Amino acid sequence: ICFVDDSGDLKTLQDEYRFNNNDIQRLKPSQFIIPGFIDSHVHAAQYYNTGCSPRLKLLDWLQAFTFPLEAKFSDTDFAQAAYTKAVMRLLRHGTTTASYFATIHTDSSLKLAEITEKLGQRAFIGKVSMDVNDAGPYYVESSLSVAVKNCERFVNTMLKKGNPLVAPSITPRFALSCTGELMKELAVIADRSKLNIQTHISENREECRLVRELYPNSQHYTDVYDRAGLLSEKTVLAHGVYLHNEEMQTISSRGSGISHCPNSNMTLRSGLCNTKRLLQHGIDVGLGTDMSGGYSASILDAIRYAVQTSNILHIDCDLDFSNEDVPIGVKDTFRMATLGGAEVLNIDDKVGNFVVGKDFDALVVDVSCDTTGFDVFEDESPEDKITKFLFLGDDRNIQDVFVAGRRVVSGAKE
Ligand SMILES: O=c1[nH]c(=O)c2nc[nH]c2[nH]1
Ligand SMILES: [Zn+2]
Repeated sequence: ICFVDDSGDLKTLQDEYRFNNNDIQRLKPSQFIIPGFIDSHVHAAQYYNTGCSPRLKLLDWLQAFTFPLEAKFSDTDFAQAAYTKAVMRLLRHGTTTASYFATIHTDSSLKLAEITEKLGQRAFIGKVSMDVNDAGPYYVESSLSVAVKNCERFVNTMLKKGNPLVAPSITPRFALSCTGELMKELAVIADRSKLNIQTHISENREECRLVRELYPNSQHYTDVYDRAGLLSEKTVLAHGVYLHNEEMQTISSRGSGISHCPNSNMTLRSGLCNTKRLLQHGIDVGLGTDMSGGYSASILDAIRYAVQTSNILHIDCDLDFSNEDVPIGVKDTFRMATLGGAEVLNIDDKVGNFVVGKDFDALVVDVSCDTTGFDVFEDESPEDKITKFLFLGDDRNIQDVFVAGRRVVSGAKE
């Protein structure tokens, strides 16, 4: 982004910033641009299962549906086809940056990186690390040392590519699928190259109970990761539904962020995350589709579910709107979907809003395109139109998608 200027005098701007007439894209009155969406927690492999709605809770769902699917990604041809569909779908929904979990397989995780590079999406790619899996012994790395070697090969290959848009993220699946030793080794790898880290935390009551049982010497779930050295300002913790105040204080003091995944939290009946409390503790909050725990690949869906989650949490409150304790609204969740996600992923110096010097990751939205699913009226303000798009719009309204100034999706008719 070279300049932001609302001057109507095109000639002066052209003289000052030296651009040609051919470079100008004029927006229609029904169009506007917004920052690209950031999905701070998404499982690329699980796209295959989106919408299957298994009606199971987290741990049973992992065992019955998710581990069997992820195991298929040992086949790189299968991975190539499935990942291509996933990345194309996310781009079509306006996700300009995604923090992906892949699977435990190094080569197919590298394929996911290649696909995001080719299709032009900004991405963090996580080869999943797991050296424990009592629920699916066919889907686990064979030992601690193999898990560490796999992670190192993945990271080294990614770093050698040196792509400014696609980076590795260290990805211990969660405390129940990694030994304490593996988590410590992974923290060292992350620290060595100052990499992002992503994992799940405190998503489901049964999971929290098992973590307490498995780590009796830790004060709480957050402490398990903290003791392993996994909490940095580049750490993304997905869910965080059942965090206690002390845990939120620790997360805040380490500068780690939470990826709020409201569709997944409801679909797997995990719980309702109180994002207001997270924000009040000074924690960065972004949004995640968490597909296929969440059934939708669209961050617009996460924007809506995040509003509704907060509404549900406030249903029983005696609401007094002079009181501070009002639910979060669509402006808050739109921020989570853009700048909040950038903060969580530690790339807010590069993307998240339109500030000179940042990369142009943006969506051109048209609220009156041919196939739109809602109506706007003449007397409605720009803010009304944006709000309607956030609540009622979909990929049909997303005309163009830009990542770092490159148009990666063009929905415009010839
Ligand atoms: O929503 C989730 N999806 C997963 O794949 C997973 N693995 C551990 N915990 C998880 N939670
Ligand atoms: Zn997840």
